[in-house]
Amino acid sequence: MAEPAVSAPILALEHLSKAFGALKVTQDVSLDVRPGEVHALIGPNGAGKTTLIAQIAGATAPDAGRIRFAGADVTGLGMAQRARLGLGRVFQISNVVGAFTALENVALAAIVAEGRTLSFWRPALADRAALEKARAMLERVGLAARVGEAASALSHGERRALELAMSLVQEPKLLLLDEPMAGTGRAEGERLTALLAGLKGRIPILLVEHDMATVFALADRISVLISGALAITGAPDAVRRDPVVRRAYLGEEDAV
Ligand SMILES: Nc1ncnc2c1ncn2[C@@H]1O[C@H](COP(=O)(O)OP(=O)(O)OP(=O)(O)O)[C@@H](O)[C@H]1O
Repeated sequence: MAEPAVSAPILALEHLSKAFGALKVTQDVSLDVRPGEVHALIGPNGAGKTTLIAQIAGATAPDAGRIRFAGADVTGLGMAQRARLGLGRVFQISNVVGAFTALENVALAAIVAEGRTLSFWRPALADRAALEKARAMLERVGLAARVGEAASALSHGERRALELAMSLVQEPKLLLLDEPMAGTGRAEGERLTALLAGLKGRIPILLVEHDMATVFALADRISVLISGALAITGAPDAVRRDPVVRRAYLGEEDAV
């Protein structure tokens, strides 16, 4: 198979469709995520964002269409296989072990990413290379002072940063961020937004988020789903001005 061109999208959805009975929740959706971009997926409640993300992650099979990731057709692959190819999903699937320290959690994520099995966890916690890698990653997400803290003792925002570190240490080719701001307070949310802004350009991100301030602060492009269909993909300004989008958010215009 030929190597994909450098500028090829890291993720491409091609004519994806999915129905639950008579309800068409994904209607012929085609979009892509380019290397280095933050691509936000927004839409009113019930628009089908969660179902679309589930299809990308491999948790739900589409009825029709294809999903290409990092040059490969992954439509028929399961979640674990997609994760191994470098699809990193954060925030709705949490693997944090509360009793382990932040450092141990990230070290374990690094070890698992190397394909070692769970039965090696204990001895692996003495794995200096993994611990060093984990420490560096925790510093990068602003948790340097909390490395020895049990994960269960971290604040909600710190835990989000920990989950991000656990995903990043696996060196994914794409991050799927599923409502990172959900449940965070204002100060925590601002810290998390700054943290994500720091990743911009280094790793492509597909961001599903209700908080429009975050979306407009981070996104290079925005795709808007309405009733399962893609209304528009474009630069934030074009999306903000789009009359169809404004109508869909009627009553919430100030938010867009
Ligand atoms: N397993 C299922 N069986 C039947 N209907 C479903 C199922 N999952 C989701 N739906 C329906 O599909 C539609 C889209 O739901 P989905 O959760 O994908 O939307 P969403 O854009 O993520 O919404 P929200 O912003 O509220 O999280 C909704 O009408 C929902 O009720």
